[in-house]
This record gives sequence, structure tokens and C-alpha cells, in this order.
Amino acid sequence: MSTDEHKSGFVSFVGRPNAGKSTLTNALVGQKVVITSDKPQTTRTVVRGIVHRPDAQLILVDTPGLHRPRTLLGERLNDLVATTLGEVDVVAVCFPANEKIGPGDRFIATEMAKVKRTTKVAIATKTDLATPEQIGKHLLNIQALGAEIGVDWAEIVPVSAKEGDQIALLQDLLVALLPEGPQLYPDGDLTDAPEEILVAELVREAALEGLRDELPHSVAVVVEEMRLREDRPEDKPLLDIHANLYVERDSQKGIIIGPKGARLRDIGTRARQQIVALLGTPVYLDLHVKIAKDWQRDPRQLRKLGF
Ligand SMILES: Nc1nc2c(ncn2[C@@H]2O[C@H](COP(=O)(O)OP(=O)(O)OP(=O)(O)O)[C@@H](O)[C@H]2O)c(=O)[nH]1
Repeated sequence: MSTDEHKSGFVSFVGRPNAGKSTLTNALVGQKVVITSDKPQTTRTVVRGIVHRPDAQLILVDTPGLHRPRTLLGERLNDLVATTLGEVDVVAVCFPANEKIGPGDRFIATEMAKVKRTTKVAIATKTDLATPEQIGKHLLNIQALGAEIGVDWAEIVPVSAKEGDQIALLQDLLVALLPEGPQLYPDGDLTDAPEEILVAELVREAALEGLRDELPHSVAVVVEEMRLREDRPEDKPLLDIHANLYVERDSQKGIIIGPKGARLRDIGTRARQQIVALLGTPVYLDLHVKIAKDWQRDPRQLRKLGF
């Protein structure tokens, strides 16, 4: 291969909620750039992770879990997913190896079949949670599903993002599918999401830990202000961050705040540690819980919350 054959392009991971898309993005980039959670549907913004290699630049677009619209928010997410898929070079569908292929996977793969132009890859994720026999059967099922609905997988790759297993191979295979093209982002850029969005996502992630049922869908975070505190010595900077956690109902506010504010304090501590790790600056984090009544169904509120 000649050295001027540089490749660049966009890859989008899709899959049902919790399929491991965010974890895989982080594993490929080699650093945490998108939040992960064991709650479905936590990814709401399209954050790109960027893999820099001498021969290629691989830009990962992390789409929200594709699902049938339930609320207005759901419809917007689906619009976003459809738009994203038409614009990328490769769509990689994630099928968790520790679970059978179900109606959700079938729905997504069928949607995928409609995006004709884009190369499709299948990824069997979370292989550390399955036996070799299960993985083998899973790969055959993925192939059969493709044949049934008319999707011709360019590759079917089993990986474990958690163990780092086959991640390098996946990177090579994805690069091979990219068109020739120049470097699109400067060296060192890992994502083009604004810092406020990353910070809001980290707060949301901390708030979701330990929550059950419907509440995860009801939490939104907006960073209201983020600036370096004045009058600090240059070698001891402090970043002041003010963020609002929005919930839909009074009862949910109580859950987030917890007895005597204990849960909110805990959210703040955990989020702060992650933000410091991301930005490399000491942080003072001020969190407030607010009610935005039924925000998921209200277009005005959705806009205000950044959707
Ligand atoms: N054991 C194991 N767990 C994994 C692996 N990849 C992801 N997980 C876990 O699966 C859960 C979901 O992972 P995410 O990466 O957030 O999934 P997602 O597809 O981005 O989820 P949504 O944002 O809901 O669409 C988290 O608890 C992860 O820790 C893996 O390779 N092995």
C-alpha cells in the first residue's frame, strides 16, 4: 500500500438499547468519550469518537438506541438515527452475544436493509458473557437473519469491548471498508462534542446509577454555566460548573435528592470525579434538581433541554 492511500470515513453503531455500542466506541477510541450505563436508552446525543491511525481516520458516530417511537422524544431519536445512517460509510449493527436475537434486533436490521447505499457490518458484542458454542450459534443466526431480510453483511465480527478482545481486528476491518480520504480532524481530537455536553452526560450517568424502571427516561441534564473561577493562582485553577438535573414529577425529584440530600451529594461526588478525569482540572460542581413537567412530550421543553 502506498503511503498516500489515506482513508477516512464515518462509522455508526446501531443496535437495540444496551447492546454495548457506547462501550465499543470507547474501546476503539481507547478512552472514555461517551457515557455507558446498564440502563437502556441512555445515549441521547450523537457523540463522535475519533480513531487516529497513520493510515486512516475512523470517525465513530454513536447513535441512540433505535427503537419504535413511544413518545415525542422517541420520534426525534428515530429521525436522528435515520438521518445519521444515510450519511455514514459503514453501519455496524451490534447483537449482544449473551442474548438471543429478538424482535428488537430484527426491527433494527430490517430498518438497516432500507439504507441501501451504506456498507453493513454485524458485530457480536459482549462475547465474554457467552460460551464458544453460544458465540458460534449466534454468528450463524446473524448470518441467517441477514439472508432472510436481504442485508449482505460485509463482515460478521465477534468482540468483547470489556476484555478488549478482537477490538484491534475490528478496527482493521472497519478501516478496510472506508473510502480513500484525507485526515478530517486534527491529531489528538477524540470527539467533537462540546465539553458542556460531555459534562452533562457524565452527570446524567452518575444520576442514573442505581435507578430502576421508568425514571432513567425522565432525567435530563443541562450545564448552565462552566467557567474558571477568577482570582485563582495559575497553577491552582478551579472550574465552576453549574448544572440542572431535570425530572418530570415531584416524586422523581425526591428520588434523585434522596434522604437528607444524600443521593444528590453522592451523584455530585461521582460525577465530579469523572469530570476531573475528563478535563484534567479540579472542579467545583453545583447541582440543582428541577421539575420540567412532562418534558418528554413537550416540544418547547425538549428544545430547551437540547433535543
Ligand atoms: N461483560 C460485558 N459487558 C459489556 C460489554 N460491552 C458493554 N457491556 C455492558 O453492557 C451495558 C450497556 O452498554 P452500553 O455501551 O451503554 O450500551 P449501548 O448500546 O450504548 O446502550 P444505549 O445507550 O442504551 O443504546 C453496560 O452495563 C456495559 O458495561 C462487554 O463487552 N462485555
